[in-house]
Amino acid sequence: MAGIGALRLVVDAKMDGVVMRRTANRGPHRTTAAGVSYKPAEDDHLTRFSMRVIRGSGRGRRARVLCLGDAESKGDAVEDSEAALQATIDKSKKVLQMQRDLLQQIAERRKLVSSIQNTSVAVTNPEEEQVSLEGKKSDRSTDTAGVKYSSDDIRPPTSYAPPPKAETLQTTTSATGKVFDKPASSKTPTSDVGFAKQDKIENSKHVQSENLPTFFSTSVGTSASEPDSSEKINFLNNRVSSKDIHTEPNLPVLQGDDKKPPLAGLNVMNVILVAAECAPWSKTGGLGDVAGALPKALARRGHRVMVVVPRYGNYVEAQDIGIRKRYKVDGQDMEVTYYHAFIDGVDFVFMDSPVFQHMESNIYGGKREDILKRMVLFCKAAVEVPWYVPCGGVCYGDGNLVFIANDWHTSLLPVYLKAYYRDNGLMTYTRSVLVIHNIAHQGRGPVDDFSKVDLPGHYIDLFRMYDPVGGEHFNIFAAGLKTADRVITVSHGYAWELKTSEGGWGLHGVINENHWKLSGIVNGIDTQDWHPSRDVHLKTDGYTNYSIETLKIGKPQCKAALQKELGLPVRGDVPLIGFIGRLDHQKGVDILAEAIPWMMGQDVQLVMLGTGRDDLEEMLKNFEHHHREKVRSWVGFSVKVAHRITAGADILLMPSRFEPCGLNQLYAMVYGTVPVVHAVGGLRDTVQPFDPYSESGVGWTFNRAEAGQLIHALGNCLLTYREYKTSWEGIQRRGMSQDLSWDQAAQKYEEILVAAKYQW
Ligand SMILES: Nc1ncnc2c1ncn2[C@@H]1O[C@H](COP(=O)(O)OP(=O)(O)O[C@H]2O[C@H](CO)[C@@H](O)[C@H](O)[C@H]2O)[C@@H](O)[C@H]1O
Repeated sequence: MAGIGALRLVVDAKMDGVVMRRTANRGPHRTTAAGVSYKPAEDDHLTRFSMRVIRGSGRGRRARVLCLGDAESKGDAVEDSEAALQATIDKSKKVLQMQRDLLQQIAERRKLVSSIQNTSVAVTNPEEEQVSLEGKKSDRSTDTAGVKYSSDDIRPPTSYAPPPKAETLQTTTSATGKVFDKPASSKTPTSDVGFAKQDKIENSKHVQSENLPTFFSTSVGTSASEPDSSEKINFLNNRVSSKDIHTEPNLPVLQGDDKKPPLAGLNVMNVILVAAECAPWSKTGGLGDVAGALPKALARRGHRVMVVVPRYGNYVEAQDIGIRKRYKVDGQDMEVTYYHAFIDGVDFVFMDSPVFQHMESNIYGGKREDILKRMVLFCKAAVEVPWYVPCGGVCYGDGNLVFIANDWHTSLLPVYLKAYYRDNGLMTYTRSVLVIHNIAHQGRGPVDDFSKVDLPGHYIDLFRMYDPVGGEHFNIFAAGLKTADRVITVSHGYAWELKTSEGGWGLHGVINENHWKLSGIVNGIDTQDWHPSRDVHLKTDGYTNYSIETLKIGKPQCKAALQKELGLPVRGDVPLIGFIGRLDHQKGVDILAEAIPWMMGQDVQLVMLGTGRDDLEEMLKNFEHHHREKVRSWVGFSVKVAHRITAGADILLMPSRFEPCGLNQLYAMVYGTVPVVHAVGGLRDTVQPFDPYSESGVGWTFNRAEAGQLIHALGNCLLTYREYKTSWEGIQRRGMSQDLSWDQAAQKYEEILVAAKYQW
């Protein structure tokens, strides 16, 4: 009986730890390349397997296929059948053991839940709550895992934490003034969230115990260095124990008085920020700055925070942690390894692969297909980092976990999280937040590109877009925006602009459909790197550190050092104007170019730093060539020169056509450098125009991205510089006194992360 109906396959496959058994018409399932089963659109009886993912050691591949009913091999078959039967029995025993372990785990979690419920009664006592929320000393506090700790030994929790009771949630909300920003369309009333979610946690664990710890199955291979699956199972069980929470050596560093509870209070979470670049290791622009600084601010609030970024070069701080994984990308087997560094309370995880190496100066370069491959690999691997990459000995796991993806490059992460995990009842409580830094870049391509991202067929609808410019196309950003639980953009102004046809760049429809999950949070700045009093680039070559107290001495010294370094006449009285930015359409360097003839008629000096479009680089060089006594053009990417211009210039020009947030104007203000900006996006949000009547404001703005408007604003600025010294100094001092650090912004991020956590 070799017919299909009689065919029984026993596949003992140690392929990615997947055991496949054919079962009679139990419903079609297929596997994604990541090894997770899903239901194909069409029934294919030849490949109709129910796939049960047992474990993920996957060190080798061996498959024996026994076709019962094949007369010629009957004798062998019987032998093989016995062996297979024995193997099956052995495996079943292991499975049973694992199920027992999981049931034990569920029992422990139930205990935790009841302890939380007891604790929440205590927390809702208004007096006690007040004390704890204000960070004042209380005898005992409770972390989100419901673990009691004394005020002498307060550390943020690092692992699974069931949500508090609904009453606790509400109390916390009102006491902190935070709003759990629930969408109007949300089906679960806020007051039910805690309980509803708790039930689902329990249910989900039962589901997992039936399906077994399938999260190990998704990679296509592992290295010899990887612990075997049984170790991993134990490891996972351990990760929920309160013992680990307290012995974990790699907790976020609480700054200042470390006896205070985490600022995040009960909202402490595990946060994994995933970005294509991260300063200081890799940076092409503002995304790198944000990825380097926001996580540290979240860690200061008590969250356990990881950054995952490609390893483009050899970074001295990062150590190889011996984890190797293999992933299929467009049919190609690719290996990644991981490097780790723990800095300022943050786990930086660098993903190494030949496709990333030596790309630091060309991160988004190469053919479209190659960029796509890099991002597919990066996102596929990044979503599994919480399972495979131990930081300080302990993986993050999925408890209280939220991913923060950034721009189109990592927009596949929310999609993979959904397709490979959440659709399969896994990582059910893990959330993803997508941050829009710049919607002008979307990861567009022909619809055929869908075949390269390795997703179930019906996912194509998330990617397929049409607009008059691109026609029908494949759009990665669109899929990320639709799939992420929350979307953040980097200013309020830009959040508004994204909804317009001019500002949405073809995605305004998607943004409007998902408007309930969009929030604007203005970026902060890393005041360790960017502050005139500690800037490392001001310590040599005649520059000096300065502060608001020493502004009048320090800034002129930096100006003189800059003039000297650039070979410009060293003059204190001439206004020195700076421009720093990518040379492209967005930054409006061509608008600045139109204003050059007028500017050259003024007694000014101009220094421009930028790299980008060849024609614009050429234009900059020409300006210097034609106005050597007044203009310097630095074509290239130099962090040191950027810092020195920010300190030495009097005025910073930003004629950007659009600017989601803009960091340079923030840096400028902290350095007492006065911004003149097009009032758009984040520039409008952050540069309050100078009002001579009330002596308020921190710079000048103009309303249309036109040379005439720029000239008008710059003219007023120059007049004030020359004629109204006291007003000028007031503008500088107001700019310098603002708190532009990440701390406030991080608190707002936290609110969104928590809202995502309780969103169903
Ligand atoms: N030639 C050069 N040499 C050295 N340094 C250079 C440089 N050119 C630019 N830089 C630096 O790169 C950063 C650029 O910051 P922007 O805010 O202008 O970001 P960008 O437009 O890249 O990113 C997007 O993301 C950020 C972050 O969210 C948003 O602020 C922004 O509006 C959005 O367009 C600054 O740190 C700047 O000093």
